[in-house]
Amino acid sequence: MSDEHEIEWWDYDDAEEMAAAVAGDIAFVIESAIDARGACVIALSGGKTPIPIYAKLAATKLDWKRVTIIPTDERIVPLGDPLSNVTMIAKTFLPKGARVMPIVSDKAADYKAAGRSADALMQDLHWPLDLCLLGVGADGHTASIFPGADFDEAISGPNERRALGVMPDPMPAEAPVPRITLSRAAIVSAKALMIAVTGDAKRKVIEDAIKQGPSSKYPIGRVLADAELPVDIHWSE
Ligand SMILES: O=C1O[C@H](COP(=O)(O)O)[C@@H](O)[C@H](O)[C@H]1O
Repeated sequence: MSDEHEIEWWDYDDAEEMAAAVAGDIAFVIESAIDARGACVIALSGGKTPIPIYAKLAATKLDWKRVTIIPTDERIVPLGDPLSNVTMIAKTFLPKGARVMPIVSDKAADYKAAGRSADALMQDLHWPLDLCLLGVGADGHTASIFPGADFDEAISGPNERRALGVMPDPMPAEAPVPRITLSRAAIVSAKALMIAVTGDAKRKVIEDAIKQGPSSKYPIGRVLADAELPVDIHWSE
């Protein structure tokens, strides 16, 4: 998406207000997908920012048994580890009856094999995703698309490659481990694409990334540059 007006910013006074709005939007997508085909598949971001959103969403009355949730990306750590994105998501949505899919295989020999195994898992899902909610790091990464040896594959790999292993370089300080991420192609094919972020620093990174367009130095800029549908960016202090 080179055209800035297809990106809409939604500003809120605080994270609680943002959480209620984003949870409402996600619930609408879930209900619409269930009405249309009896099921829904969504990808939810990990990290800390979306935790209040998920609390509000889980409190919404929906036919959760028809909902499959995958993480947009995962840190390669055992299930239950404090860094595990799917563990955070599962804590909130498993009790509601949703199907929450871990994407890291404990049998994979290395991060690349873990990525291939996650990609194979993805084949069993209904595509495109009904919704992908992205987060953005202060360094401009989104999902787990980071600078490093795997960047080109994540951004420009074949459209059929939905997930892959990534070794960030440099390693992010808050979770310095190899990752699995949805590819750019899998993300931008989603029927609804949303971003939820907090703080001035991340806002500036995203604004710069949008200005830079397809040659952005930021992973989020590269993803947004390829989005075909309008993207909603939800932001609060
Ligand atoms: O490492 C990750 O970081 C981003 C941003 O996380 P936040 O804690 O700054 O909100 C997140 O979207 C991604 O899923 C996660 O693996």
